[in-house]
Amino acid sequence: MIIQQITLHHLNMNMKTPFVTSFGSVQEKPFLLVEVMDKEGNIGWGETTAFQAPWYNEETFQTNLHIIKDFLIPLVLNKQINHPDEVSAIFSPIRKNNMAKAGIEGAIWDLYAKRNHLTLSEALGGSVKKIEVGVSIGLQKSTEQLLNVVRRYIHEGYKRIKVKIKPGQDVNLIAALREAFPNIPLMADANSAYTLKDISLLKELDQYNLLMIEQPLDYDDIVDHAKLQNEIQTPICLDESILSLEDVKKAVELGSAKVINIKIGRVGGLTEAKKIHDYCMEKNIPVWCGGMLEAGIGRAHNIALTTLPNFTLPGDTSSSSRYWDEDIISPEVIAKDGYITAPTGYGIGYEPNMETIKKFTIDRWIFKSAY
Ligand SMILES: O=C(O)CCC(=O)c1ccccc1C(=O)O
Ligand SMILES: [Mg+2]
Repeated sequence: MIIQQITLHHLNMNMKTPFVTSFGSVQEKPFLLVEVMDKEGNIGWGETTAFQAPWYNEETFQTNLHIIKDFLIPLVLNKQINHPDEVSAIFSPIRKNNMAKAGIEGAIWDLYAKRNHLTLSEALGGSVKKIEVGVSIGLQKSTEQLLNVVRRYIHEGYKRIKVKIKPGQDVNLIAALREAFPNIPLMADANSAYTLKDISLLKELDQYNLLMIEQPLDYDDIVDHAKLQNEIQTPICLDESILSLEDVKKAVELGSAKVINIKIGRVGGLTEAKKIHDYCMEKNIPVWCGGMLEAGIGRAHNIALTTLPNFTLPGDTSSSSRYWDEDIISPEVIAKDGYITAPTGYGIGYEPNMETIKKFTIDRWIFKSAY
């Protein structure tokens, strides 16, 4: 395929309620939709996942825009690409900026699947028809409110509850949750809020039978996580620290984690995500698909990835309606009794809703091949 035109849509969407973590709060989500078109007029869609501010990692909406416009688009426009796996090699002269890369690469995967009359799931080698999903719950104003929110999501059937923790809102929260819900699949995400000095506090969590604790220590650390994993029973899951298959290999070798959270944006795209999946499967390390408060296009990519066989733990991808009054795809993503049925249409399998996209669009840039 030859990519003839790329359109970047800058959208800004307001979340129903702010999502609060140990690093900050997200209420407005700016992001780019990447629309790639081949010479025959087929179209593929991708979505970038960086936030307004570099809290989660170093990327932001603006760096995504800059890197995509000034470096990545010139590398793919009018290039012959036979398979989306080639894109990461084409992008290799550009260091990191994984979320920018994943935005374009995802659109090329969707285009490739559509051209070949495959679902994105099939193009990736997935076969699961119904994926199990959980929900990620931000920090709340009070423990009582947290219990109410958790109760609601359990009632909706979500298969796993993840709650955010930070110093001062950790053991007390988990103890209250366990008391109220002794048997639910429960986990905690610290988003790097602790250090090895907190070992005794983190050990206290062992008594609550958590599925795992996600990214307790520094966002770029794997060494201290290995030390911590030696001291605690609760399995450690790495999120922020994993940017590539190489990172996973090192973390596994060191014993830094027993579970890996795969986020397509954080690892630079679906090709790298699949490589990590395959390696973990070989090593008997379960993986799950992490969320970045995505709108519909990003959700669709997450769903397709999750149909691979080693996604044995429920991920973060919940119903569109959890975050958005109106999503940008038709139909919206719906989790029913904790399952999302993978769509059967070609590519991402959901139709971008151009009217809704227009409504949330702030700016738009079109790049055309000169040939
Ligand atoms: O529902 C989702 O999309 C997952 C939300 C989530 O946990 C999260 C949201 C924003 C930034 C980081 C994280 C995380 O997984 O660490
Ligand atoms: Mg996380």
